[in-house]
Amino acid sequence: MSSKAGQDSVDLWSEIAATEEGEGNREQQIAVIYRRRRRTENTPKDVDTNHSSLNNGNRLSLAAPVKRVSWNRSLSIRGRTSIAVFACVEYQPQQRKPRRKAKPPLPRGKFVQPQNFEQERAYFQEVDAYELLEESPSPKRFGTWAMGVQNDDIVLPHLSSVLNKWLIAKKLNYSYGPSGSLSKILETPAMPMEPICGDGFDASTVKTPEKASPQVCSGLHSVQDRFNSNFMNKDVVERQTGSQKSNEVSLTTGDEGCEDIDVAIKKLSLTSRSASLGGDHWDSFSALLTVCEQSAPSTLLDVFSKYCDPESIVKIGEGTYGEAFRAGKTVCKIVPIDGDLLVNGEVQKRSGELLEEAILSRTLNHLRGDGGHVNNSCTSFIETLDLRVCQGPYDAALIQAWEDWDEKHGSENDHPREFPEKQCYVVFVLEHGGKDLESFVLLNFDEVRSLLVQVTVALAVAEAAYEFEHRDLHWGNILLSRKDSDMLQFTLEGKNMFVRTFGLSISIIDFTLSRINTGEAILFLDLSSDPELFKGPKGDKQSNTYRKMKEITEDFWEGSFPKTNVLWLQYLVDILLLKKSFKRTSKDERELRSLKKRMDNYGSAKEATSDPFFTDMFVDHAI
Ligand SMILES: Nc1ncnc2c1ncn2[C@@H]1O[C@H](COP(=O)(O)OP(=O)(O)OP(=O)(O)O)[C@@H](O)[C@H]1O
Repeated sequence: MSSKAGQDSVDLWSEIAATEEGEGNREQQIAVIYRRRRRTENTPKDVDTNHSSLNNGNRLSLAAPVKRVSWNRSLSIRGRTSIAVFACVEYQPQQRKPRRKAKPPLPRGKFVQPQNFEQERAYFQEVDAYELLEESPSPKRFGTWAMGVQNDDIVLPHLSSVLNKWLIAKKLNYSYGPSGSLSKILETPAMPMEPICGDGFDASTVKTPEKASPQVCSGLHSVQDRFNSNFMNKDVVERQTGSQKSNEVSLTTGDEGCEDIDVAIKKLSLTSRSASLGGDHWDSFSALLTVCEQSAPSTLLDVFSKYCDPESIVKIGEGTYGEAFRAGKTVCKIVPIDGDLLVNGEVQKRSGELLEEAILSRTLNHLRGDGGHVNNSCTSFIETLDLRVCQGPYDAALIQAWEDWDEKHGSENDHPREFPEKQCYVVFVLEHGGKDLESFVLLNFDEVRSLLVQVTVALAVAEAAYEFEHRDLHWGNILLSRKDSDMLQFTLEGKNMFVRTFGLSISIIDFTLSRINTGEAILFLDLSSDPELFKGPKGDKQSNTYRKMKEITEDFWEGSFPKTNVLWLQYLVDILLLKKSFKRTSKDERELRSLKKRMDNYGSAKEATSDPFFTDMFVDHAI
């Protein structure tokens, strides 16, 4: 889930005092914690009041007051926008109205203790009196993004499709350098790619607006580049002349007779028809299909059958937008898209938003270094194994798995039988990352150190590769599992680092709020459109972290502010001290508090990797 501020209101000091329990016992306890998080404090009337000013009453399902309707549900949802790396591309963020007013977060379960504020206050007096540091780059200066390419003639229509932006950026940047990552992402079996500039993306090839310098890359004229170039020429000319009349594929590719490319052009040419079709759903949906390497949606059953016997499907988690199911060794997260039906009281995500999430997830896959040597690599970001667009009802096996979960845990989500026949979804096929930090039982301080070093170095690697900022790294978005290996390798700016795992392995999930610079586009969520995010309860660590991010970024969410990663690391230290129980001494606690204080001085996760707290966690080479 993208945000679970409510969890912080659970008093887990009692948990800290509790005796260590075995995993099995703990699971029982977790089952209780995860029980239906129904609102008891807000009546339907509360909900009504909270939404009365929003003029979109039809968006709220008051008929289902037991469903999750909370402050934290609005956090991650709307307004994902991307910005092409080029100053000449007119940036038109989606306008959206805040749909919610700030509400107190929900506790995780009904069996929570009242919060012990005295203990928390004492703690915060000691460690939480820090001022936010100003980030050095002036965030309001768009100039820092400029590539030096100006072309005032090009004015984008309303585009939610990052693909369009990317294609325009690509066209304008045609001779400026490597464009491997998104080209690779868009590589489909129908569009075989010639290598453009070697493997993925690393620190030396990232084209940040400030850092970029013209580099001519040999082999640039790949099939896809030619195709994109032709497509863009046509598209831009059409828009400039107002002659956007083509309902037929009329591009000349120079590869007459190449059926594959024609097929691909047909798919992508849908984007140039969007204006005449009067909406951006059409183009972003077809772009999403392209990114998912499909020409038409599949069925859910088709996708699941690829990974397991449908009878073996088990639901393992749920979020506001996603239902997560275990399918064989993978986790399939189903996210309904583009429909009019409110799902769990929320407007469904649009394909344009999913398109960007898809690109972001696939970009992070490149950190895994599978394609060969890269300067920055790690395996700590959950691997997206596949992405599929689906259409149609939930299959009986999925319904059964959903109902089993509901019976055991009490789902807060709407029953999937409510979906209409033609409902569309995106299925994220993910590596199984384990249990989230909230429910995982950490045994001792070594495991805590390992968790911290892995998260810190992973963020540092992604910062270096893509100016990545997670921006929502709460304890629900860090998954943990136990593995046999003692060491884990990271490569940061070409330097191999081996960290001690103490048998623990982490995976970072949920990139909804994340910001990334793929080299061709900057993908981010414009949180300035979501003021509710910053109105969470005072003293709540997660809410405070959003507020601190806002101060750091000055609401310029496009900008690169790696300090936000440090803020989440500090949050993580707090959570470990306050909310997690593990075997520890007072010296261990002092060390954690000192780490948090020293982090005030770090401007990025990369800087934090040099903290003395981590020194013992690095070893010279793999054993
Ligand atoms: N790769 C994974 N491995 C194991 N469990 C997972 C994985 N992905 C998701 N889950 C489980 O499913 C839950 C919901 O996933 P996630 O938080 O990504 O959903 P979401 O719908 O994107 O959340 P929201 O929309 O509320 O931000 C997670 O809390 C986790 O328990």
